[in-house]
Amino acid sequence: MDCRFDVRNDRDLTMLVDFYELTMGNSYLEEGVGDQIVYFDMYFRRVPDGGGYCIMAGVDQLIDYLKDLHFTEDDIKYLRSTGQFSEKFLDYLAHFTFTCDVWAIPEGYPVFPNEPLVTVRGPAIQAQLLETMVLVTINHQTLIATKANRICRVAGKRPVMEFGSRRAQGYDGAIYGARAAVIGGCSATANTLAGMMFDIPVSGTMAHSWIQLFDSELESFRAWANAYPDQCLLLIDTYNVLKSGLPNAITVFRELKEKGHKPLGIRIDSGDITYLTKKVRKALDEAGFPEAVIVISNSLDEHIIKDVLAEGAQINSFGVGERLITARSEPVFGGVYKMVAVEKDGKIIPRIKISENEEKITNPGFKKIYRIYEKDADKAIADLICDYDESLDDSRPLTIFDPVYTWKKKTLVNYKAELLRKQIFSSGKLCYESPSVREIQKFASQQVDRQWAEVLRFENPHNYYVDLSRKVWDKKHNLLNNYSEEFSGK
Ligand SMILES: Nc1ncnc2c1ncn2[C@@H]1O[C@H](COP(=O)(O)OP(=O)(O)OP(=O)(O)O)[C@@H](O)[C@H]1O
Ligand SMILES: O=P(O)(O)OC[C@H]1O[C@H](OP(=O)(O)OP(=O)(O)O)[C@H](O)[C@@H]1O
Ligand SMILES: O=C(O)c1cccnc1
Repeated sequence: MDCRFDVRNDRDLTMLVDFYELTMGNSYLEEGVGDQIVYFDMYFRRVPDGGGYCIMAGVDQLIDYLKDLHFTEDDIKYLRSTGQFSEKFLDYLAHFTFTCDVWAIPEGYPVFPNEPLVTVRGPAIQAQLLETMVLVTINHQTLIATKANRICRVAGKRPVMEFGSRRAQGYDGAIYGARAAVIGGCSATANTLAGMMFDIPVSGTMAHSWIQLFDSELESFRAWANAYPDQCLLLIDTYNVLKSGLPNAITVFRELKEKGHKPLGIRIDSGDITYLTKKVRKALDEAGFPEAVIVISNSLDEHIIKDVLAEGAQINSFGVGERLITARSEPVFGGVYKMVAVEKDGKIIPRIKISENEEKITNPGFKKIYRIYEKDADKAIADLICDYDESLDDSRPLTIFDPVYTWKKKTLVNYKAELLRKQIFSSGKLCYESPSVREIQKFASQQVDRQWAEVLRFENPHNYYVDLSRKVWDKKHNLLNNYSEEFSGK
């Protein structure tokens, strides 16, 4: 049953564009090139936190935006008031119909630098107009899904709850961050609106204020046990974990047990995690509550979780907030949106952006991506960016090479190749059905399992190969050589 509630299309984000996308649109129209078909690629250059891969997220919100692109009378009135646009352009916007083709890597896939996560093909005015929304949507959710995946990976089988809304960067940071966190592997979110919007599990414990409201901690625990006898999880660090919270929790757990209920456990939100959880585990076990869980929270991230688990901390699950929802260790996901081709007389002409900085040179042309797996192990070896009209025959040997250090090569024999991207819009019409967030989470976990351990490593992961087919490489170098010759005499 799809129980997603449609509370997301209640605002119009059409105007969430950088102003230059409109001024360029105005000028494209004036120059008579507004309808020229162009191609843009969205890609990123570096995995945050020195990681080996990112988790693709945000496609469903991009779809929501693209489905409903239209300019209202107020939008037109406002744009007219800036004095920057011709009436012809304003009229174009007033009658705007989205007609682009869009391809994207489905949410949940591990993705790597320099491969086009999204490609837009369409009239120059339209394709240009999408730059900001493609970037803000995919950059944000991919960043948070990636961070969540790091955190969940160190937590292993222990569930991680997303607790970050209060410290997120604004409402959307909280809502879509919660969605991305679940895609990355969080078991639940404390964000109730996100739960309602995306049909993702919501959960929570209690705040210190619950305990403070009562005259004694014991009284507050009893009241909670009364309200939630079968889900009684008590926060035990308001006054003193070992001398007050823990003994009071055990008293209340015994009372619950006598009444035939099974207490859930405790949460600790301060103090030395390793020391306290060992003591608490021992006391709960000795009191006859070996199944009572220990939940830990308080400025956690993958590094702290890894350290305390290595020290033998006794933890069943984690609540992780600020460092996850803000991707605090590296809060910028540097995805970019670059023009890669134009169409003239039905032919696709590659375009390139050149830079002294090699990593800033774009990969020209309209392309497709194959993910290549070692057949027996079912593990990914490389992504191969091919020209749109190439197809890989994975029954034949394939030599792939590093696009910069071209002498580094590999000849693959026992491999299989899968196309990575799906078309999500065809001539402006939606042609893709997004999976549910729960399905995406499961898919992400399966796809991460198809990566070699070297790529998953936290420190110095293996640099996953994102190579260019010979045809794409030749196209790129022909363009580079042409420009180099053009500039050599200057
Ligand atoms: N991008 C690539 N595509 C195909 N084969 C590659 C690529 N990079 C390296 N190789 C080949 O993989 C093998 C391992 O290469 P190498 O030992 O240089 O490590 P590496 O993968 O380049 O990474 P690093 O140098 O960071 O350890 C070599 O046979 C090399 O030629
Ligand atoms: O630390 P985070 O990873 O963001 O996890 C969420 C935090 O939010 C709550 O704290 P609260 O807002 O009550 O403030 P506190 O720091 O005083 O506990 C909760 O008790 C956690 O400590
Ligand atoms: O449910 C909780 O325990 C919770 C939720 C958000 C932030 N801190 C704690």
